[in-house]
Amino acid sequence: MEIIRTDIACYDNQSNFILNSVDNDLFQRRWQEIRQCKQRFIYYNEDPRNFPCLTPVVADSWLRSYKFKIDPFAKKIGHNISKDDLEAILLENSMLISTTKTLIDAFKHLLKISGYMLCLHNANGTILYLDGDDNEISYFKSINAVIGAVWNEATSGTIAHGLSMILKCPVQLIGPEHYCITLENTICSAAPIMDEKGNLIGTLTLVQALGERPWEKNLKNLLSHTLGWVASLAVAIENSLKLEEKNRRLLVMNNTLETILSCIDAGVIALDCDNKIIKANREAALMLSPSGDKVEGRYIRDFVDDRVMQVLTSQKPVNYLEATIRNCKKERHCVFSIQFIPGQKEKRTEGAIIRVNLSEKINNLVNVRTGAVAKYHFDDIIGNSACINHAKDLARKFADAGENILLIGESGTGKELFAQAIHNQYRPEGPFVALNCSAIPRNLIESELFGYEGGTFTGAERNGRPGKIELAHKGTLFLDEIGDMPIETQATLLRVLEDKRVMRLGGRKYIPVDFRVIAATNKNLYQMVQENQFRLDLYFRLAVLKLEIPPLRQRQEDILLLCQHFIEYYCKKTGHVLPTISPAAKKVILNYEWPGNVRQLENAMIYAVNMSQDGIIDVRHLPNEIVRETTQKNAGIRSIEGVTSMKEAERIVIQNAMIYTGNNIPKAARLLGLGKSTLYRKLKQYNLDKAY
Ligand SMILES: Nc1ncnc2c1ncn2[C@@H]1O[C@H](COP(=O)(O)OP(=O)(O)OP(=O)(O)O)[C@@H](O)[C@H]1O
Repeated sequence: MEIIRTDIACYDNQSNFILNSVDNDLFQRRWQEIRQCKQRFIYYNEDPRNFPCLTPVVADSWLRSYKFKIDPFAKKIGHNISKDDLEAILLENSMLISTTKTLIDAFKHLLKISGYMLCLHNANGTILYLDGDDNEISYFKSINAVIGAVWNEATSGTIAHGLSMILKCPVQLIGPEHYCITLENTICSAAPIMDEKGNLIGTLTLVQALGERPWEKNLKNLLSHTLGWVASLAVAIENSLKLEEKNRRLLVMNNTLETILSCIDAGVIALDCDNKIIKANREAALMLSPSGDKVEGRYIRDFVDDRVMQVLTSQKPVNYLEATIRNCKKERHCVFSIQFIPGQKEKRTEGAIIRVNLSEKINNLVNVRTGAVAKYHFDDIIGNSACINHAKDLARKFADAGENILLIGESGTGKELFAQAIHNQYRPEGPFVALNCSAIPRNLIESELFGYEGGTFTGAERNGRPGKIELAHKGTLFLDEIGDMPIETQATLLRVLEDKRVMRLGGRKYIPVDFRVIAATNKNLYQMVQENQFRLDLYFRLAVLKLEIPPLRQRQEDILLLCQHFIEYYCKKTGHVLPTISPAAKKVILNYEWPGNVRQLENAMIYAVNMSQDGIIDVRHLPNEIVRETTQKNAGIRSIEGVTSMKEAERIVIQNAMIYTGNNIPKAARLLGLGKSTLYRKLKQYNLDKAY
């Protein structure tokens, strides 16, 4: 461990300093010896390292001071900084200054009466604060010891706090050890102030001017106590600053935690080991007390049901627990996650953290994630025919009525499109949950619809699952192909519709639900009722408002509109060049029956865009079944009504062959039993070569 010593006192760099016993004679002799050495150094340039009375650290410092061109006879010491710089420095060191002031305040009066002055410098030696004996202060003021003056080895030569800054340990200098003659009658004790990482942030100096014959004073007092005192004061400042910093960090951490809690979209409740609420974030506070009453300090059992209390008693964490929260207004279904705060002693916990979400909110999230949102509006229903306009008008009226609706129409006519448009007019904010009764095995329909409690049947999810009815809360449940709903499920559905509450399979509690049913069918439900395949009571509940969607073949004027719409939509989506439909292709499209309705038309257009050439959709680019059927239909009709001569018959046969083969001349020729050149000739003869 490095020890820095003068002949009078020595200290190690851990601030433990050892004081040699001194007597006045010895001290006087040293004082004078050092003064003489100083003169030999200044006037005769002698190397101070050879002076036995001088400690090496002081000798080295004198040499550096000389190099810095410090004038040993200067009346004013250090240099001054601008007002702006001083303001910035004071602001930067405001914590250091206020901490020092607070600590010094306690024995300020002692400083005053004992002729001491205390000086606080920043890490660069700039004076930040001065206090103590008035005479001392005014003397030092005269030699430029003022707030804002920069005093360090480079500006003021050898000085106690300058050395302390360099050596990072307490230093005491007696009069002539200072480089400048103006400081020859002072004793200065300085100690460094370090931050947590061991970086120098300032120094504290205790100064006493001793007059002409300093050794006549009570040296023992002077030397033995001042350095120790200033060193402990510096340590006290360090500790105060560390505490202050810790408090600041705690505050920041607390604020950060508060902010994090407020950002969490779920309720978060912290409990102590007695299950008393210590903290609830805004979301949780709203759930527990919508009236805004304080919940901190209250017991959680006042708000939650037995299931939550059982987990808290068992002290076994759970990630998913469905239970209820009750407040003065109502009981609400929630999903909980409960974790425990480990305690100091074994098996003990310090408390628990509860995360809670309203089931309703989670369901909404599920709906968004699973696509249970309605995207179509009435404006998206393409068609200008009288019958589709009538259906739209009726649907708009029904939408606002809020009653259950039964949509009747062939497959692909747009029943779901209508259901979504109705939902978006009535409850755009709510979920749109669809269930196709013919698409799931009959034995699974019930659990899909009503949900189930955890462990209800083997293979079921441990935590249970909400059914489509629960998920449709505050929205619409679209039951497609309702005719395929098993008769026993119909009875349960009817009860739910009447009671407006649902119980999960294997459950014991009813969950209130508010939803509208839009059912759809392509069957004759009423006939099914007669045949005992559908419940009459359910039929009447569902068919409060009935809406028939006409098949595409009954709205010819919509066909080309829809074609154009699907072609444009598909081309935009895929980047295809927008093709036009040839007149012949249009004819085929319009002649077709479209048994698959709009869905089939949409698919046909996608096929055609992909097959099209040179920006044209021709007959040969349409799906085969459409062309074939149209041809057969045409052939059939024309063969009875249109044939007036053999030539005409031949023309029709050739025309049909061309349509049937998608204008493939070799194929058509084969089909007709003609040679290719003969077919070419006849196509020309009947003017059919331009048609296709
Ligand atoms: N008028 C319309 N305008 C635009 N697109 C339509 C129209 N009618 C139907 N479609 C489209 O046709 C396809 C089939 O529609 P939808 O699923 O609504 O028919 P559906 O009658 O419910 O059929 P299914 O009975 O087979 O379930 C969908 O892609 C839909 O977007």
